[in-house]
Amino acid sequence: MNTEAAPLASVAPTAVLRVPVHVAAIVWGVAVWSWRHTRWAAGVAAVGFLVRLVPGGQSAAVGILALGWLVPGLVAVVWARWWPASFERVVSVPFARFSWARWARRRWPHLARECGLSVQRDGRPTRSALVLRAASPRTAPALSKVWVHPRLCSTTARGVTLTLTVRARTGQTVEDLEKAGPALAAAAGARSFRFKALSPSTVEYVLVMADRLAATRNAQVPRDVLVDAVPVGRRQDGTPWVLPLVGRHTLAVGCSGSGKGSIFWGVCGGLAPAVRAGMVRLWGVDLKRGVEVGMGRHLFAQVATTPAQAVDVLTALLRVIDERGHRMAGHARLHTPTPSDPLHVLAIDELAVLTAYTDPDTRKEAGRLLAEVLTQGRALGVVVLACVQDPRKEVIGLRGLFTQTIALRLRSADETRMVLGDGAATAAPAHRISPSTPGTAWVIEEDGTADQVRADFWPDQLVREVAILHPAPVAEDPAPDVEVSPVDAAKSVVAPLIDRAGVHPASSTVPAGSRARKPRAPRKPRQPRPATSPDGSATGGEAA
Ligand SMILES: Nc1ncnc2c1ncn2[C@@H]1O[C@H](COP(=O)(O)OP(=O)(O)OP(=O)(O)O)[C@@H](O)[C@H]1O
Repeated sequence: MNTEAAPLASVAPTAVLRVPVHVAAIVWGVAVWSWRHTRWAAGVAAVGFLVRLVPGGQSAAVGILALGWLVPGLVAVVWARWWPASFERVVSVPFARFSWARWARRRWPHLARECGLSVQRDGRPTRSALVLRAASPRTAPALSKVWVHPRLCSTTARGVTLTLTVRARTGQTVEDLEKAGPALAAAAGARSFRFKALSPSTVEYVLVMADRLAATRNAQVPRDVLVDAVPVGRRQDGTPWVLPLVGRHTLAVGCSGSGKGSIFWGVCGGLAPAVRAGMVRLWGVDLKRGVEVGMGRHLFAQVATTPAQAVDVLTALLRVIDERGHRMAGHARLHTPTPSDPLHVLAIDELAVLTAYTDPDTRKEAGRLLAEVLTQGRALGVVVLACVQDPRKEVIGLRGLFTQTIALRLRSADETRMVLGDGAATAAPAHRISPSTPGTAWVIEEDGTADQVRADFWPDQLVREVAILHPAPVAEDPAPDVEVSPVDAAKSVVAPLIDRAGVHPASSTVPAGSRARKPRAPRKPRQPRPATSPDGSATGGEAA
């Protein structure tokens, strides 16, 4: 008795319990699978039943039922439960794509009618109806009505999107088709949609059928030297979201906690290899006491943490613009960044402190300088990234001077209109972004389509690591004396990172923040060397 009890006792009770739980889950999963594929299951059962009626067909019927019903169900349930990612990639998403496209093709007349895209017109009269009408116009039955729909030219399912290309019916405009977008997306059960006019009569509805932005994704340490554009996250169809920088001024607007930090570090961190290579020079204006920029201080050539220092930074940038303007006049119309002549990127966190909440003199001066940088810097290789919470005109009077805008979570449809323009509240509803998905934003593409994106998250540790790995080189043309924020606290945290990465600032480029060197101590006069006697004992110098 005891010999049998020993092995049982050594098995953990939870492991014993888990087996029936798994069996129950598989049985339940097969039942649900059969319910979802009723037609398939009923068809296999019917075939099995017919084969069973044939003399001697009993074992064949069991085989049909097992192979056609239970085995596919079991495989699907076990695969989906234990290897969900590969099941989604290989089975569920391709199958879903096929069914989305088939659904749209089959249901188009019904969809178009219910979404207000179709009209009812008199049908073409038959010959008998014409004869009856001619004989007695009063008693002849009314002409039958027919529905006229816009034409569904093609349906394409790719990734998690279903694209419907639609041609307007006679009498319909692109605007009429655009209005039906939200109803169409709702009918398809889409998470969101994009609308694109291909011509005055043909449009594309891109229905995003699954949410690829729900999960948080951490940013990676950037490796490539990128200057023109940096990847900052992903789009709703799962493709990378790449933010163009050269020749653009970017405004990121979102209420508190909407994830502006991810945009800020997405740009500054993404440019880090280019900073180290000298192709980009970062200027930081952090008017929230330097808390944000302090994390990655080494990346920045210069940092301002008060409005007065910000004015100095803007003045220095205007000097760069003046000097470049003179140099480029008659030679080039767009600046090309090089290590000796880098792209200057001014990153401002909480622009409102500078433009609305500081003393009137500084505000006026800062507004004037910033307006000059925004209007003249673009082509001369000086671009601005500004983050702000409040998009009202009295806070950012210079809104119109930014060439691209990112709308993170906003507080109202009015704010969405202020940031993205009229009509954006429907196509790009930034005020409906959930507070549980910080970093999510709406952007308007160059072709006018609205797209939802989510920035990758930059944990503090990653920001520090990237700043240490890619410090800004010491500038040969020192910027004006702007007081730098303290970096000692950050240094103590990042010291282990330097060792781990095997990159020490002293061995490569020196971080801008550690430029101030201690004055050297004066040399002491050399003492005469004591003479040494052949037996090794010191003697007086004179004796030698
Ligand atoms: N891309 C992201 N993915 C997931 N979580 C994020 C992302 N970005 C930010 N968060 C989370 O949201 C919180 C707020 O983010 P963040 O500080 O960037 O907001 P903010 O817009 O700068 O707010 P404030 O203006 O008040 O400083 C962060 O602490 C972080 O936990």
